Amino acid sequence: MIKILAGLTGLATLGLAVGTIAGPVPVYLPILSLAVLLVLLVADGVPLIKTRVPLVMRFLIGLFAVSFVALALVASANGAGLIPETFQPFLPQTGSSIISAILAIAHLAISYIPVIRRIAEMANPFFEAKDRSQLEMGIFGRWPMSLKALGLGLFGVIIVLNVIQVYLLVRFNFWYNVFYTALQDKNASVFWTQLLVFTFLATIWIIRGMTEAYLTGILKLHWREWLTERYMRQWLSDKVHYRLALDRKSTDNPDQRISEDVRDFTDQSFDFYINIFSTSLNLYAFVQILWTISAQFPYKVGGFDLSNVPGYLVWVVLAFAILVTYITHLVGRPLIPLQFGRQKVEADFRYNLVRVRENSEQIALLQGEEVERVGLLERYKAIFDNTLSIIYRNLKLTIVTLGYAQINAIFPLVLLAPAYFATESMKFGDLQQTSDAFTNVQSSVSFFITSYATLAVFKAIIDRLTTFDHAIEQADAARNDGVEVVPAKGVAAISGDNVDVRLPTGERLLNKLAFALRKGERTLVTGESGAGKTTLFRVLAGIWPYGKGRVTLPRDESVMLLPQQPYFPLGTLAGAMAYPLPAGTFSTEQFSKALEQVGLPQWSDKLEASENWSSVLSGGEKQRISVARAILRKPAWLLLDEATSAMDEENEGGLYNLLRQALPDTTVVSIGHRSSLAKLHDRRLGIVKGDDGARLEEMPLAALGNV
Ligand SMILES: Nc1ncnc2c1ncn2[C@@H]1O[C@H](COP(=O)(O)OP(=O)(O)OP(=O)(O)O)[C@@H](O)[C@H]1O
Repeated sequence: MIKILAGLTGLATLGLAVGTIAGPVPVYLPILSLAVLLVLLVADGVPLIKTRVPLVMRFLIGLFAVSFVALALVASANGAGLIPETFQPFLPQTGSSIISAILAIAHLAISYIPVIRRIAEMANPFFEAKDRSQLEMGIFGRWPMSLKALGLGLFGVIIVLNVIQVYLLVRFNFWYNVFYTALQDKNASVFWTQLLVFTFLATIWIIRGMTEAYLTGILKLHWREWLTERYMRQWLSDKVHYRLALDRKSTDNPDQRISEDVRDFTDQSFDFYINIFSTSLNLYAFVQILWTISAQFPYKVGGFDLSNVPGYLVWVVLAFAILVTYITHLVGRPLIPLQFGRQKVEADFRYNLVRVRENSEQIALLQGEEVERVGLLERYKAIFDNTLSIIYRNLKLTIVTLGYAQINAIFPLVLLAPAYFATESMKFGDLQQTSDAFTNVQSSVSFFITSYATLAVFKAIIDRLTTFDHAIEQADAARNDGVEVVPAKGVAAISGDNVDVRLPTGERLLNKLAFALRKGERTLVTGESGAGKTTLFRVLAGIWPYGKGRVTLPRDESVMLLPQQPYFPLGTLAGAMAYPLPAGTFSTEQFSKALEQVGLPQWSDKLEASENWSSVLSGGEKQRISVARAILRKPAWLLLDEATSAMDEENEGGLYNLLRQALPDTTVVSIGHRSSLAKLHDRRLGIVKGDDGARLEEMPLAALGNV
């Protein structure tokens, strides 16, 4: 696309050059056209600068290139006298084509600023996404289109709406002049006509504002949805979330990154760009107006006429704006670290409240409420201190901003008063118009000076997302780390060879294990606390990323692991029993029968009830339901990691017998400590701690004491 644009710009350059030689086209137009052509080529990646500018920036550069070519052609046609008198009032200002070219060049330049490039790169995948989507247009229905078309389309329209906004501001500025001069001259007819003009401009202003607010909201909504979905997919695929959690150094709070950071990124990066864009345009337009006004009115200081200095008002306003903004910055600067600190203390407080909620039973049993209350108050104290500092700082800032607002209301008038009183031709409207232009330039300049602070806050969000991206990449790349787990044809055992297991710290936990868990043979794994039994099961399940060696599994045979503390998702009991399969996989009869088999027939009535089952069910009930899951799933291999520890020996024996009857083809491998387990197994493997990691040894079942 950009190549076609470059071709068209090349043609336009030639045409403009011919026009210049022939006379009617000013010489700067073909020069600017050539510059725009070069910008397009560089953005697209010419041989010397191979990297292409990110799509979002290319799109904007393309947009400005198109507007430059169109405006330059119109200006040239006008120069050649081809545009009739009737259309003259509608022609864009002479400077419009220059500003388009400057914007194209400026966008190429800023796309090499690291933070801007990073934002654009992060935005890129969304604006390149081919996924189908629908643009929600209220009463105009839903329009199906690709995400790329939706993103770029809305972005383009919002840019145009911002150009219209600046255009309207300029129109209002001229309107001030005519309106106030009519008041001064007591010219009623102009006054009433100008009121009509005002109504017209104000109506467009409101419609434009509404449209922009709506389209911006929709664009951000789709962008956030897409980014959230992408992060969730990456986080939950290939057990990335588990490896991230194991490697705590790399990234904290993935939940916060996927929810708040993504929201802030999509929200703020868009606003940030649009603000910079419209402020630059605003600055350009009003500097032009002030420049023109400066030349119109003599301003004598002593014997010297200031209007001899080109654009003297522009220099005054720039000096004034820089001074005021600098003072604001000095007073307001400490707010930045305070706002940063605020995020942290608020998050700490919230996290501690959630911990109390999640552990409320333990806290109630241990009567720990007082300690918790004191701890929470301490956390809150940090919020209190931080907020107090913010209040004091804001107080100082308010003195500056309110004082400045008051000064600003009259400063331009005071500044211009001597010229106004001394110059007959200067009207009240001129004064109003100048004052308005003054305020516009001033606020644009201060926006640029203060936006570095926004950039600092914004950079923190980008950093958090970037480190998250890297952590996800690393965790994804580590997918094949650790012991290799290989499904093999024609084997009848889960066997390990030279299996070396390590902790995340690199320390060796299990040393060169060699074992075979034979099909149909009930094996009990024992070992003292912390010896590495659970970790051995993690290795067999293929999720432990630290270590090396090889485990072979019979191909096409499912392995299911029941932990000591089963996980229950929020939702119905049927959903929890079928997890991770959909509840509809099994019939109500199957669920009820499984519940009856594990000794919980009374829960059959509650199959469709939605509860937080983790806190509703007792420890023993949870373990029974976990066994019911296995009965429903009928795995070829069932690894029980102290999965019946909450039951007494008799009930535990009952469940083992049930498993034997209900799942006759399933091979059970258990971890356990109790001596009563001996009679429920055929063989025992003991993990014995050593100096350089533990070893796995064959042990007699009869010798099983309470390990
Ligand atoms: N994510 C982890 N990070 C650091 N160390 C870990 C991690 N997971 C386990 N460990 C350590 O590995 C060792 C073995 O843990 P594992 O849970 O496998 O022991 P276990 O034999 O099952 O113990 P228990 O009988 O008490 O359940 C322990 O010292 C534990 O602290």
